[in-house]
Amino acid sequence: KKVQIGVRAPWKGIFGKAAILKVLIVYPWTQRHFGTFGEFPNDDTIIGNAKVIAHGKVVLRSLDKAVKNMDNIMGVYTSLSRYHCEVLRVDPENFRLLADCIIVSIGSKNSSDLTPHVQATWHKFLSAVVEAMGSQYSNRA
Ligand code: HEM
Repeated sequence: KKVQIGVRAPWKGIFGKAAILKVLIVYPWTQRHFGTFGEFPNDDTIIGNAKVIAHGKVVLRSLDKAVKNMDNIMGVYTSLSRYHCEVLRVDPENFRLLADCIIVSIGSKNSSDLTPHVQATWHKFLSAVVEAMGSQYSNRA
């Protein structure tokens, strides 16, 4: 059976927000990358940070490009991989953590939506995105 993945527009904000908040709260060492967004003395300051939430949406919107270019996911993320590596200096392991948080967020909206088959499809797709996001790290001089 074919599984079609994608996230409807209103859910992009909701899943994006949920996923980025999970990453920053469950894996607090990721907060250091968002230092320019404000101080995070406690979880409420993360949850209330509009820039953090906006970034969650940016990530999910970026996944659209990958869905529309399934045969060239590497190409879609070449420059973003370089940007996260050379400018942002984000550890590529964090891409996998974010991918997991996206899946958890989808499953917590309605657990019956996330059948093993659907989860497997999301996992396969996001693994390709994670790999592409990490692709430029090994090319660092
Ligand atoms: C699937 C994984 C990810 C994707 C597709 C993604 C995508 C993006 C995109 C599209 C931008 C905006 C780039 C621009 O303005 O031109 C961005 C910025 C950024 N990303 Fe990611 N990202 C991912 C994971 C992460 C992770 C795990 C972190 C940190 C733990 C992170 C930290 C940042 C930061 C700090 C910025 C700059 C935000 C700003 O200054 O506005 N990203 N990302």
